[in-house]
Amino acid sequence: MQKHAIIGAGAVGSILYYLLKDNHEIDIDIYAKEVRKLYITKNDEPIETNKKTKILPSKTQYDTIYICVKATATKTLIEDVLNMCHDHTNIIICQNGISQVDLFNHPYTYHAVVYISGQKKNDEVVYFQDNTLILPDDDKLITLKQCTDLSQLNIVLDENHQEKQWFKLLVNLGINTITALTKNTAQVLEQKQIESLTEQLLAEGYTVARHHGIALGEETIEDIMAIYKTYHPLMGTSMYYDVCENRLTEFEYIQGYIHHLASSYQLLTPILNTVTALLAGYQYKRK
Ligand SMILES: NC(=O)C1=CN([C@@H]2O[C@H](COP(=O)(O)OP(=O)(O)OC[C@H]3O[C@@H](n4cnc5c(N)ncnc54)[C@H](OP(=O)(O)O)[C@@H]3O)[C@@H](O)[C@H]2O)C=CC1
Ligand SMILES: CC(C)(CO)C(=O)C(=O)O
Repeated sequence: MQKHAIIGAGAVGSILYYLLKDNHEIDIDIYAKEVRKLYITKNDEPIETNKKTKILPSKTQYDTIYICVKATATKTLIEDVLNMCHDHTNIIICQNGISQVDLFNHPYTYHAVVYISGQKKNDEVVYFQDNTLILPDDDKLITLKQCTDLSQLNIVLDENHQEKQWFKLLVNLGINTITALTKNTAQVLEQKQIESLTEQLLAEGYTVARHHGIALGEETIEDIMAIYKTYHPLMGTSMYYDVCENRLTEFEYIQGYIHHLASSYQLLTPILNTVTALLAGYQYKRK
């Protein structure tokens, strides 16, 4: 029996629990800021979990720990997470944006490229779509993959993990920026002006990636625009939910990071500069 911990019972953490829960080879604890019951819905139907969250700190040690808090909250958890590790624990950081693996002084720490879509509103999580985590093709992760293959969670071990990470960074650069700044859901791409703006923003992000030595294929922008077409028109993004709830966003880990690289390579990225400034302005002096 494997022991897994999910830290953060928000959208991704709760959905991860739901995807793993039917595998009886895994014993799962899920940690939130307070003790409460998980409440998840999919297609307007409630999913009965009967699962109660736990709170940190914990003295239990786990074989796998999934970190599902926002990138902005990672630093506050490092000590608690390391205290829950044994020598062979896998720490899987399930976040968007630049990898925070280096924050953890633990050899088996990995950044997962997350293809799961959901929203936490009050204490309810709505599960929209997708069930995949992409991890590096590392022998250490084979047991985890085999064990999760018996569940609804799809773990892919990919030898081009860095490219996959950048591809997802660009996915988020496009749709998270546009939905957050328009305060509209994926349907906003139906508007031609917005579609064209998104393509131009992606083109700038693609240029930055290429300058940074990331071998993304020539069809990247087309492929990303095709992914957006699979989104339900009323689906938002994690950044859209953040601005709708007046919360701080993860822009420093997504747009801010790409913008920083663009500046360091002295690239002309007018749209990226504008959206990054607007997102920085959104949270200026906001708590
Ligand atoms: N939502 C989505 O569709 C997707 C999100 N992602 C990425 O996944 C990551 C998680 O996002 P998401 O699930 O949307 O975020 P949420 O805000 O829905 O969930 C984060 C959860 O972490 C909890 N949390 C924060 N600090 C602690 C702590 N110290 N102890 C326990 N729990 C804590 C928060 O509690 P509280 O609610 O009380 O603040 C919240 O429930 C982000 O990097 C995001 O970009 C990636 C793909 C899709
Ligand atoms: C765009 C999406 C839903 C892709 O999984 C995402 O990563 C997010 O909401 O931040």
